[in-house]
Amino acid sequence: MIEFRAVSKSFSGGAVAVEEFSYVLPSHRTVALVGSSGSGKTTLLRMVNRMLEPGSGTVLIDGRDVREFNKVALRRSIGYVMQDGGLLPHRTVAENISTVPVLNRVSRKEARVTALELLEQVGLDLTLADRYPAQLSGGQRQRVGVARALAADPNILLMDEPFGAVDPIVRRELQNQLLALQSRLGKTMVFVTHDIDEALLLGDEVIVLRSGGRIAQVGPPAEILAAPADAFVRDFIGADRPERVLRIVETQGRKVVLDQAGRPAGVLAS
Ligand SMILES: Nc1ncnc2c1ncn2[C@@H]1O[C@H](COP(=O)(O)OP(=O)(O)OP(=O)(O)O)[C@@H](O)[C@H]1O
Repeated sequence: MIEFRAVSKSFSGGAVAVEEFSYVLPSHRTVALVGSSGSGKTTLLRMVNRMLEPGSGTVLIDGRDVREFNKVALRRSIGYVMQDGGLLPHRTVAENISTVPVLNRVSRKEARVTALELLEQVGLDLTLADRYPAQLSGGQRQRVGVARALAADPNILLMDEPFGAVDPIVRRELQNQLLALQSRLGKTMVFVTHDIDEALLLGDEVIVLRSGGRIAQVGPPAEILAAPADAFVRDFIGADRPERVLRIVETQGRKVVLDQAGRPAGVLAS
């Protein structure tokens, strides 16, 4: 469980990036933080693993203030995937995936075995293990980024626009694979995106942010789609857009959620 308690953060010379953000993110679930550019998503994410410290307020993991943890140990214990994959260019794929385990004193041999297993889990061919990041496609790099984040078997996975830089078809593949992976692994995942469809697809809960990290609405995807809190959310989700990942139809007095292929994904509680 990750808890934000009245967290604020300003940067010198800038506006307030996050203002009094409070929310409890449940364990073993995916929470998607969605908002337009500059709404404070990355700032919130980075306060979880102490890449940034709040100006005021507290971030807690399982009830413990993150400031009580050793910063380096905390960062290593949390998986983090960045938009560009964040791979080290002069290390091979297997070495990149093994980085944190080796820092944690796992033997190189053992770390390589785990790296190969992870390559398989993220759907990559094992022959890629000894390539360098520049020899991979964008989508492959992102998969390696996910494998690397999983290498130390973290409970928490922070994902910052991980699929932002790949084309829509590959992006969809990566999203589906992440869904499959998450249904097996059940990590506590925070997924940052500015793409509402991605947030609705991946999030068990979606937090729609206005600027300053202020919460416009929070809830399961179907609820946000069915009842946008206000004009801002309505506009953000493109409520009137015909083609979207999830949509709602009324049938026999019930509100049924359909996925993109028109298959029922659930019924809304009335
Ligand atoms: N290191 C920094 N120094 C100064 N201002 C910053 C810094 N980092 C972020 N900001 C500002 O804080 C605000 C929130 O930024 P943040 O990166 O958290 O937003 P975001 O929602 O993740 O945006 P994006 O989708 O563009 O990544 C923005 O106004 C940004 O310019």
